[in-house]
Amino acid sequence: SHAWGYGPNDGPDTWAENFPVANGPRQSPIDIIPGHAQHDPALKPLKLKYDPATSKGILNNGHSFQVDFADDDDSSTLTGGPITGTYRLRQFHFHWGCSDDQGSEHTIAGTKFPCELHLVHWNTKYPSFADAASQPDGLAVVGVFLKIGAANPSLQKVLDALDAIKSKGKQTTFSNFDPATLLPGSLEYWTYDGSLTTPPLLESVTWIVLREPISVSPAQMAKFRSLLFSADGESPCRMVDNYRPPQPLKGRKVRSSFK
Ligand SMILES: NS(=O)(=O)c1c(F)cccc1F
Ligand SMILES: [Zn+2]
Repeated sequence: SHAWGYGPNDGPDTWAENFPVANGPRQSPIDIIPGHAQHDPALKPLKLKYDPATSKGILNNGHSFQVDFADDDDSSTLTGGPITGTYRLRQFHFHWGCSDDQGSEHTIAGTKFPCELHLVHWNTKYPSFADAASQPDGLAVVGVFLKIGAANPSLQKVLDALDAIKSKGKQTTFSNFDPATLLPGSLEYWTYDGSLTTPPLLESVTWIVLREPISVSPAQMAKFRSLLFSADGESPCRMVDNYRPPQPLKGRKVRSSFK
């Protein structure tokens, strides 16, 4: 099996050995340079409609932790923005650092944030997430930066569940959570064509990266870092620095919804 990770022997620089698309033309993340982005007046406002009843569980998958949603109907969807049609919310997860000076996957003119939230959606023109994930217009991921500041009460609800999923493979129920409470006040965004940032690195993602960060406190960042990459019974390995660095733009244009 293709065991991959973020360490010196299995990290991002080794991924191309098993996943050659790692060197493809539309890889993510990227460094977003605001001065190089082109405002596109044709871009529509983002429409995120989430039903808290669709939140199901929270899982430590050994690479991050994710909150999974029921996606068997159009209860929680993304429409508008740069996409056409309807995309269903599948899961959200995070990437973070060992210290507050790194951790995000996308960067802004070289600036790294301590953490980045990804809300993963799939195009309902395809029968399932798995099918969509292999299509060039199959997925849409909303990225939100987390910036050190005041404690975030909505994020705290998620962090309070982490004690139950400390090690790889652990999961627990996570009901009635509204992911809209994790969004900033402004939904202005940058958008570009990219990929999954973890193996299999499929080039199927329309990236929608929000300009406005949400807040996270230092104590809350410490909570993320209390998770383990390792399973019960394995030698403990702290889940930190689970981010891929920016990849070559290869001629892609980044558009902005704002001037
Ligand atoms: N990081 S990411 O948002 O590209 C991502 C996905 F979209 C889907 C699955 C795993 C994953 F990591
Ligand atoms: Zn991600």
